[in-house]
Amino acid sequence: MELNDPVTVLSGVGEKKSVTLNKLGINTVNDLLTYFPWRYDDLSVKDPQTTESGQKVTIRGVVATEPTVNFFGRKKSRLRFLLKVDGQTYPVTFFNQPWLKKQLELNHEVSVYGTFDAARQQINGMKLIKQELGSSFDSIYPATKEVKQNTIKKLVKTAFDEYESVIPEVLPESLIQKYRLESFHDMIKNVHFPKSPKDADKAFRTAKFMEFFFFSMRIQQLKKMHRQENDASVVQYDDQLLTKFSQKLPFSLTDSQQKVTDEILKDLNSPYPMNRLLQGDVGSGKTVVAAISMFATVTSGKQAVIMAPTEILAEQHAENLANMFSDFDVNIALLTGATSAQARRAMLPNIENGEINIIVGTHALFQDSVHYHDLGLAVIDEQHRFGVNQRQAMREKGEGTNVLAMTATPIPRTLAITMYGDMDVSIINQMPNGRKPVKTTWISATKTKSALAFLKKQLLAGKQAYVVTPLIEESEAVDMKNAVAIYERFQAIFEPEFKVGLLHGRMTNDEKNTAMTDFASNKFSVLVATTVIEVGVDVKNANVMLIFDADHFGLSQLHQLRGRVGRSSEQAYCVLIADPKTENGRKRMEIVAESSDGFYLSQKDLELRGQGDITGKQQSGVPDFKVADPVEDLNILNVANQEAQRITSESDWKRKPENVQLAKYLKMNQHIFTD
Ligand SMILES: Nc1ncnc2c1ncn2[C@@H]1O[C@H](COP(=O)(O)OP(=O)(O)OP(=O)(O)O)[C@@H](O)[C@H]1O
Repeated sequence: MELNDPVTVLSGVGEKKSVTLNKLGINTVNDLLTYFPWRYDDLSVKDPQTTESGQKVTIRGVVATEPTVNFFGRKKSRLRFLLKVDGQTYPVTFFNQPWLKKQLELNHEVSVYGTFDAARQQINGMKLIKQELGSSFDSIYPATKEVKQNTIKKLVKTAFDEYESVIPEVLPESLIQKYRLESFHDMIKNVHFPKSPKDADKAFRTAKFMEFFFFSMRIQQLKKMHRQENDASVVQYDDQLLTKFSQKLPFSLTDSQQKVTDEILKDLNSPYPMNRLLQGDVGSGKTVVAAISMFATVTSGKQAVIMAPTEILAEQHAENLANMFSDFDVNIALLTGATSAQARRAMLPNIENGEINIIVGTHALFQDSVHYHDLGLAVIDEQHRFGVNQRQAMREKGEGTNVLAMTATPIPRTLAITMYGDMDVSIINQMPNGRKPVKTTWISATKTKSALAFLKKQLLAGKQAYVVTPLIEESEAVDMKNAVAIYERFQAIFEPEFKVGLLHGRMTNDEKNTAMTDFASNKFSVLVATTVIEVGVDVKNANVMLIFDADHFGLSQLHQLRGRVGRSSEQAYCVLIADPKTENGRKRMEIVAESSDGFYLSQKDLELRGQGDITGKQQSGVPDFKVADPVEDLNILNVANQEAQRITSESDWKRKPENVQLAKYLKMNQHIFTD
């Protein structure tokens, strides 16, 4: 019996249920035990007289009248009765839980959990608690349609009861003492079954420490591993060919581009494998730096790959690179999930025998069946979309492969040090000459007409425009409808004078590609799209970006979207259409309208992203943690990081008795760092 037993060992978890649990990231008993509640309902009994209005409380009393149920509308109902507490009666209402009537008996005691309305002296019931609970907190977990709250609750309890005795002490005793942390066992117990909010808080402090600490340990281990390797795939590039390539570019590099290129070339030529992060704001010209690095690799007889987060981006890279290398002897292949079996079969041997020099693709690049001849360089575009482990997987495809990770989402320095602590960092801090910042305005939906008039003026001047609609619903079908509705509206307004195209996630790859290339070659003037265009798309003639429901996007994401225009010396415009309902939402719109500084925006994005603001979080460039928050809990992060550095600085740390369990646990849980 071990914590990494699969969840299927628990009674009640069959194949089917395990699949739904896997989707929540729960594969093992350990995953389940570290699946944390996101809030607690206080079920300890309170006196209504001392309860503040609107507070959620448990009130205990006697059922004083026979409960009645009224049905109204479709499937809606209202159940009512009077609850007598210390001689006073309070009306109780439960909506849409008619079955509770059977559980209520006249003159019997019950506890009602709900919101207390002090003005009306009544209770809006949420839960009925029949047994005497005393002081207790009910853990509420993130649940889905497939895995219900009660299922998770029950499974956590079963897992804890059965595995309680084998929960090891994972943290070294010295750390537990120094930071007054709880044992792993107590942390798990108090997080799931706290006796008081204080207990839960304390447990969460330990949980956060552990989460950051494990992450930092992993980073430090990787860093150490890389440093120990001096068997890099040394790229002895051909200087003359490189100069020739640079001369053929339609522009000269900015000083900043030149500087990072030099840093990269130096790394490529050294006996230590490169492990470098290239940061640069949208449109700062990272792609060309990657191209030069890949070309350098090819001139030394080795191969280079570039991995993009989406197929459409991979295709665009393939096309761009093919153009750039058209005068040189370079074979490029595109390998994504959409590559046909036949094309794959034809391509794989040529990748293996080195016939193909540059392979552009998605995750498909590091599948088991793909063997490289001599992989000198792996470029990972939009690094924040990939996890630490994917970076590692790509590296392991070759021997001593050099890794260049690129990101347009700058993260604040304090965070970067920890998050990308295993990498060297190069920054492009200069835009190509003659670029003007995109003029951004924020308007209410009621002013859409004036935005359309402005758009028309630009179209008349021969320009092109993007129109973006967000993913408002979870379901792609609904989002597509949203985009299609706007597409039809724009067709009605602008066609036949200006043609309108459509691009959304539900289209086949070929359709997406055609839409993109047609737009790039100016076959139509307006492209209505969902966020598939978010990263990397490069059409210089497009100078207007119109974003509907802009408040549904995170700041960094809006900045990325806006970065699709203003990619030449022409003035570009971004119009945000939004009517945010919160102060925070309004502030975000103002900030994007005012600033075009990616670093500033990513800092603000982290500060302002609200609970449940998933888009903001995904875009912020910071890996997802389960309980810890790299911004709010930055102090814990720093301490955990220092400790991880200290521990791993000793070469035999794994053999020290106090670290044995830690090393074992880290090995067992490597998977949690893949996102
Ligand atoms: N030094 C330069 N002078 C002029 N134009 C340049 C320069 N470098 C790059 N460009 C052009 O600027 C545009 C943006 O460059 P690129 O696509 O490399 O940016 P990026 O940093 O990868 O942006 P993103 O993060 O949006 O993908 C491209 O059209 C590219 O050809």
